[in-house]
Parts: sequence; structure tokens; C-alpha cells
Amino acid sequence: MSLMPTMIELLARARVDLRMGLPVVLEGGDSAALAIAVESLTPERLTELLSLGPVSLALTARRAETLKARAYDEDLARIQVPAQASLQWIQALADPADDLNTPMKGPLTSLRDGTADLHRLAIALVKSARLLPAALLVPVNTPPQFASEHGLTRIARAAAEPLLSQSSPLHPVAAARLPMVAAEAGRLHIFRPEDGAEEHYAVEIGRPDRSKPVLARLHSACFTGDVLGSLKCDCGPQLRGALAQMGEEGAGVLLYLNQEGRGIGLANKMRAYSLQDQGFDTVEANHRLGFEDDERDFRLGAAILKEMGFSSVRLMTNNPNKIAMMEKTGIAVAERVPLKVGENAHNAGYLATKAAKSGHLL
Ligand SMILES: Nc1nc2c(ncn2[C@@H]2O[C@H](COP(=O)(O)OP(=O)(O)OP(=O)(O)O)[C@@H](O)[C@H]2O)c(=O)[nH]1
Ligand SMILES: [Zn+2]
Repeated sequence: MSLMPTMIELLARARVDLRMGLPVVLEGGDSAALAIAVESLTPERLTELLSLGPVSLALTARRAETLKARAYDEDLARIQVPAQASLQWIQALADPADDLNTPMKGPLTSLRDGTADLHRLAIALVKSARLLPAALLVPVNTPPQFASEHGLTRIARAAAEPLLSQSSPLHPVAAARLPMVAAEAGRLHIFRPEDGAEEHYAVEIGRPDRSKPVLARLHSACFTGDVLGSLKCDCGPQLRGALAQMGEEGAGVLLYLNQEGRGIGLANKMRAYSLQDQGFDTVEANHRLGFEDDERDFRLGAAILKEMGFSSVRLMTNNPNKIAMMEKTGIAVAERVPLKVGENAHNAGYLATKAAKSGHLL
């Protein structure tokens, strides 16, 4: 028995299956369904799915709003997929790239009877796989047989949902000395979550006193800003500015959280950038894709700080939500240290939107 996968392991497997375009079997109460991500759907698998029974499309209420589809299940909508539906039509419902060229995709019929539980689980899974938040579902009658005949991963809702909504425990795996331009006395620590998701890093500068508030920064990965020097955001200057201040003070800790694009992943962030080129702001672009403004999990930051022995921080941020999350997860914020660097002609609108819509302090 101990060689059999646990639910955490099955969820990690399901994320890879969905990214590869494989369906997974979702089970809950007295119903079961086959679920597949729209982003990685192939024409062959769509034909198979349509031959199995009535197919429905799970979308978030955010995406449904743009499509003017009724969302009867509060946070999501279940759209009926006609038996002759094409892959292109389904993908256009999931992906806003061409919304402006083809605004009318309807009439769309939303389901209102029955439960949306498995659709909700499918959305949570495709989101955690960093795919577009859209999945096709078709009911199956004998889930264990169906899954074993086709070699598919089975996910039981009751066991999976609590795991998907909590943040995974993480553990230190390695650390080493790292002299940097900002501070020669640097150390990089790697933390690995138990759920098989991405690792996160902590850069420790000097030997901060664990009994006092530590100068800290929770930085979210931004490949474009941190590495490429993108002018669309302020991430690169914030990263280097935070390290420089820690170097000057001789102590600090910078968490580098791999939550690219406020937690939607780099591919989806590029989809958002493409929508921004069509005139939408950073928040509207996330919504049109079907995401919330911010999909990050800041509980991870608190878990890493506690693991490193810190309980109180002087937090370098302009984002009040980060402060609230720290306090909620048991890390005291003794002081907010503003971090205003890197404003330019390209990111002025982005920074203004964050101030107006996401509560950022100016
Ligand atoms: N989805 C999306 N993510 C973006 C966009 N621009 C930057 N990001 C991401 O936003 C995150 C920036 O995070 P932080 O620097 O922690 O910023 P913050 O929440 O504004 O808070 P502070 O910088 O602490 O004030 C990174 O993950 C970036 O990849 C965008 O237009 N859309
Ligand atoms: Zn950035």
C-alpha cells in the first residue's frame, strides 16, 4: 500500500496530465466526470470526448462576464458545448486573444441545474497547472473502471479540495554562501514544497538578529523585469533596490517567490501583456483571461520566514495586502518600508492602475 500515490502525489500527477493534454477523472459524491484542459486540447481528444456524452465547458465568472454568458454558480459558469462544436470555437471561449475581432461567440447556454462541484475542482486544477482557466467536462458512469481502462489519474473531490486550498508545507533543501554586488555576506536558501510545485528562494544578507524585526522583502518572480530589464513594471529596480538597502544596513532577508505574473505563470502573463497592447490595463487583462487581479499565495512567505526563525519584519512594500497577509499568518509587521524605485514612461500607467485598483500606496 505505501507504494501507492497519496492525494498530494495524484494532484501533482494530474497537473502534468492536464498540461500534456490528457484528461483526468474527477469523482465527487455520486457523480464523476472526465475533465480536460481547453488550452492543451487536441482535435482527436475533443472528438472522443463529444462521443462520450454531453460536454460542458467550465469557465470562471470573470471570463463569463467578458463573454456575456450567465454564471449561475457564482464563481463560475458551465457552458453547454454543442455536439458539433469545433476546437476553434471552444478555444476562443477560453482565450481572449481574439475577443476584439470576434466579439459575438454566442448564443451561449449556461447550465443551472445540478451541482458545479466537479467544474469548480477542474478550474482549480487547471489554474494550479498555470493553464488558461477553462476545462471541458463530460460525465462518466463507472469511474474506477474507466480510469483503469484508459490509464487515467483519478481525483476524489473530498480529499483534493482541502489540499488545493491550503498552502503546501515546504522544507529547506540546500543553502550556500553567495557573495553579491549588493552584499558580500550573502547566503541563498532553497525551499521545496511537498506538493511538487515550484521551489522558492530566500536570500539572507548578513546574520540578521532573529529576536528583532528583520528588514524583509517578499519579491514575486518577474522574468521580464528581473532578468530582461523590462520597462513595463518596476520589479527589476525593486529587486535590486531591496538588496542594496539590505547590503547597506548589513542585514536582511529577501524572499524570491516563484509566483510569476502575480501567480498566473509567464505564459498567461504574456497573454495579459498582449491584451494590454489592445488597450486593457493590468487588472482588466487578468479578468478577461478569467483570473482574479492577484492569484498569489503569500502564506508561503510567512512559512519560509518562520522556518528561518523570523517572527517580525520591517517589510519593504507598497502593497497593503502583503502587510495584511503577513499579520494574518503570524508574522508581525513592525514597520512598512516604502520601496519606490524604477518609475518610467512605460510603467507609469501600470503603477497608477495598481494604486487606483489594487490599493497600492503612492
Ligand atoms: N498578471 C500580471 N502580472 C504582472 C504584471 N506586471 C507585473 N506582474 C507580476 O507582478 C508581480 C509583481 O510583484 P511585486 O513586486 O511583489 O509587487 P506588488 O504586489 O505590486 O507589491 P510591492 O512591490 O511589494 O509594492 C510579479 O510576479 C510580476 O511578474 C501584469 O501586467 N500582469
Ligand atoms: Zn515585473
